[in-house]
Amino acid sequence: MAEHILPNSNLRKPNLRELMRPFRSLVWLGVVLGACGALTSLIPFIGIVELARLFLTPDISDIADAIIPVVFAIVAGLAMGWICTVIGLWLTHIADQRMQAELRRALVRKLGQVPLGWYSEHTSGAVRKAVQDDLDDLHHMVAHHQVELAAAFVLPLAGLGYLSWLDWRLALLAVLTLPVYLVSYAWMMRGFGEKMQQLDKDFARVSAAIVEFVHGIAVVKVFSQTGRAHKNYQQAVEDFSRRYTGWVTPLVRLEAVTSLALSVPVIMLVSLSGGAWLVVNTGIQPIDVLATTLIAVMIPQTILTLSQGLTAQQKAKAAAGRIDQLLGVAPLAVTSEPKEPKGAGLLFKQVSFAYTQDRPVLSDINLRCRPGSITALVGSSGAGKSTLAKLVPRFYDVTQGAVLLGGVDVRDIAPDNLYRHVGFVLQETQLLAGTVADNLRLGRPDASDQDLEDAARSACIHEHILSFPQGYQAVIGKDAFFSGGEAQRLSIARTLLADAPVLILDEATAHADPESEAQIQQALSCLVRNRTVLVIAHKLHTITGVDQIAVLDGGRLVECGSHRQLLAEGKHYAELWRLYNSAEKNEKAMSGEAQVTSGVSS
Ligand SMILES: Nc1ncnc2c1ncn2[C@@H]1O[C@H](COP(=O)(O)OP(=O)(O)OP(=O)(O)O)[C@@H](O)[C@H]1O
Repeated sequence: MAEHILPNSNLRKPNLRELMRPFRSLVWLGVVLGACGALTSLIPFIGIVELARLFLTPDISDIADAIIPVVFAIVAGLAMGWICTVIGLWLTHIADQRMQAELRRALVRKLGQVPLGWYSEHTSGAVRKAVQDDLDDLHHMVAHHQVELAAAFVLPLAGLGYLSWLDWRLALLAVLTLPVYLVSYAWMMRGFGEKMQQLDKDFARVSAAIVEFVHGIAVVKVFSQTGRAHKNYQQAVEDFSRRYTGWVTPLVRLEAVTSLALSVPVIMLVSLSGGAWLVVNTGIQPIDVLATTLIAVMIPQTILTLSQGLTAQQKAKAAAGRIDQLLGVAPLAVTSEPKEPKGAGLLFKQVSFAYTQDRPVLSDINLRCRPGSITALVGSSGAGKSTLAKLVPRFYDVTQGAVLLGGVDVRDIAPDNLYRHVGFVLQETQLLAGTVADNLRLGRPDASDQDLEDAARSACIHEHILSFPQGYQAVIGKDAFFSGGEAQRLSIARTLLADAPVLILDEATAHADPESEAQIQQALSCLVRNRTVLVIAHKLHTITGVDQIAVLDGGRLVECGSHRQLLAEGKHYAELWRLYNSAEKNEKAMSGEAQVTSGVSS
């Protein structure tokens, strides 16, 4: 790779922690206010104890004068506690919203920068999950968890501090049932993270089974396999619910025991009976036992709030991991000194490539495609044809060697410029939501209506477009419908308009019937004129006239020449040709047989 290739500008690999940094002070302020709120909410409890103390004091001359400041302190404590908590949560929610907006921008930026090959490996569902669902899951982590955590520590600690100030034995009494809860809780939480991950995976299987069912519904019905598809879904649901039940049942039992340990009557019973013993045996004031009981009842509430948020917090952590992973995907490297290709010739120079380090897919490929020539890539399935073609528009970058376009390494051409030079027509045609005209103009937004019509005529799709009442303004999927072959011709018209000098064709007629294939071939013959074309071919009869045929086998270029030359050599290509023709013959014989059978039956 050239020295000056840089990761895309402003593309330091951001991570979640780094993106959260600007909002951290806001979160901290929220946490401090949350802690203050928790601290001040202790005041009413202390006030109630002091009120009780006043009522029980026999020699107060004016009780009203004495209780007014205490009542005032209780009300002020309540109000302050509420205000601090609300403002604290308001700040963390603001931080969350700002961070989400920033993260969304960063993720969308990242999606625009990852190599195109990344999209071949990730489903749209996975991308949507990262950009939408995972961001939603982060909400608890930023907006709630830390405030709740602060309150769960501050309030019990302050309460215990107050009780210790009264008498250390009271503090001990207040937390007497807590160890039961903590030990059971620690037991419940063993392996919680892994179990959640497993449940996540099981749930993903349920989702995949639904998607498979919906996507394949036509095939499933045609083959009367609705029952089987239902069975897959049911199996996934049953596995999920079995695992969930197995995990959750002991937890529910344990939770019942622990909730009992923290329930108000049990805590009051322990505090009051322990308190009574202390009053009798140590001389502690009965009123201080009231303080213990109030604080002891209050402590579990904060802990329960925290534990109830634990699942949300675990989900948020998993989501944060996935977001971090997406943010960490290496962007397509771009050059700081872009060069302009000179011409439309292609050269693969000692090209090697591997998707994973341990398994080379292409090895030392040397292939020249002269400007304006057509090169067909042939070879058995898995030989590496698509991978080699994808190196030209940089779906992936070579591991070794270089791909040169117009004498310039494709990595030295600015990506936008590269896409202007290299067009591709893939087997799976993608039509976007919008009008026919919008779809055609994708490659050239300023194309005139006449340009659109010329391209559509050349691609043999003009007549079909005119069959819609709205013509070129028909909305695809609403007013306009295209069969596979028609969509293929529309995408050829779109590529014609884009007018890229180099074309990658991934067997555009692979799934077409003979009539449609003839029309696509006609459209293609227009498209390939005066362009450098690299075509991945499976139907060998369509490429007998091309300038050169490159034969790949096991990731190596084993032969290159014209159809005649390669047949004369009698090696790999000759064998492929023989196999192809006998397969074609068999297919024809079978379809002939089918026609005869249908003739007889009618
Ligand atoms: N995204 C990927 N990650 C890992 N391996 C891959 C990936 N895409 C393809 N491969 C592997 O690389 C090898 C070459 O695949 P490629 O699709 O280039 O072959 P092909 O000759 O085009 O095959 P076909 O004619 O069946 O389309 C295969 O072994 C394939 O399993």
